[in-house]
Amino acid sequence: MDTICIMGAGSWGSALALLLNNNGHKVNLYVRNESQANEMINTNKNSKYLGDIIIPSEINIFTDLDSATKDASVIVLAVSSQATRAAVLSLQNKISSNVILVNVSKGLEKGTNKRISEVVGELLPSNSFVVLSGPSHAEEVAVKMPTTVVAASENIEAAEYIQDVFSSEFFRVYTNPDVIGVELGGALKNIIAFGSGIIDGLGYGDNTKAGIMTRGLAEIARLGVALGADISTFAGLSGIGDLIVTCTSMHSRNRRAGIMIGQGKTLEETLAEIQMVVEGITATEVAYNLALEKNIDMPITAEIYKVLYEGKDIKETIKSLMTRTKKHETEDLIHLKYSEF
Ligand SMILES: NC(=O)C1=CN([C@@H]2O[C@H](COP(=O)(O)OP(=O)(O)OC[C@H]3O[C@@H](n4cnc5c(N)ncnc54)[C@H](O)[C@@H]3O)[C@@H](O)[C@H]2O)C=CC1
Ligand SMILES: O=C(CO)COP(=O)(O)O
Repeated sequence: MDTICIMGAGSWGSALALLLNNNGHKVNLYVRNESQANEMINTNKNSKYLGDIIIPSEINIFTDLDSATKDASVIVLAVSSQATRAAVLSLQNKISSNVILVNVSKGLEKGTNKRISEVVGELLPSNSFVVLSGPSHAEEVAVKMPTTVVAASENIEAAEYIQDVFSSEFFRVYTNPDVIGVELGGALKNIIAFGSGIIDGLGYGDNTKAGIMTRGLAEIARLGVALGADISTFAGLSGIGDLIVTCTSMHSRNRRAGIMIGQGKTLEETLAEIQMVVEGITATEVAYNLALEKNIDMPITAEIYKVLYEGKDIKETIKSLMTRTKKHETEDLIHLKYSEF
């Protein structure tokens, strides 16, 4: 039995607290918001994020980080990607170098264009880092629906340790050494899920959806390989797996945000309605910049960027994508195989 601290009691942090408690670990859930912590202690619910699901009393709720991290061998970073730097900074000089840090957010840092492993490595370079990612909506994990994910680390022993800690009969964890690929699959699929929602909001059909998912994966892989990922990772759980679930599920905040934009709502109205993190909005900006820097063609991301940040009309973006220069379908793959990436 391990003592595990989870930083962040949103949907995902809370669902993972249930999973890890069910696996027999001592779980310390660090909740930043006092009134949310009080609700969890007094009613055994986290209603904003997990509705009526019961949070067992064995899960320790803390608003004090010292108490939450005391004796923890694993710290799970379950805040949004933009909040991760601050969360990791608050751990500096507090934890030993033996503590394994597990990031479960799926995004890229705005401003620096960094992956979360880069942010964490900069601030806590002596701690082992594992990213846990894959098709895993909190709402389904919280009610024990069979779910498969991947734990990636440069330190394979740390990845296997985390595989043991999280695995259960309803949560199957694979390992993978490709941190870059797993992180980018999780972050970039949010852009395509947002686009897939736009397509639904506009009233287009299943053909259109399959098209954006397939060509979306092609551009995710293109940027991923240029940034050092192994292309085969994108055929796995953190690539196509998570792309499928977020592009098709009504649990997905990214897809739901896209639907609202497709139906004509403004970004402000959309975010006010969702009230939870929509990582794809920031990921679009970061990926757009990375693609420009690496000279990688990401047409879907570029069109979503124009909708979000330059006010381009959505219908015009579909037309732009459909009337691009004609291509050979596997041109990208040939390029990836024989290029100098
Ligand atoms: N909800 C889901 O089904 C899944 C979410 N994720 C990823 O996990 C990350 C978090 O997502 P959610 O839990 O859904 O977001 P959320 O919006 O439900 O909750 C994030 C929580 O983090 C808290 N927070 C922010 N900064 C903090 C800090 N410094 N210390 C402690 N708490 C802090 C916020 O108050 C909020 O309660 C995102 O990157 C998301 O993409 C990954 C897999 C599944
Ligand atoms: O990554 C997720 C499920 O695997 C959650 O996606 P959303 O952030 O779009 O809800």
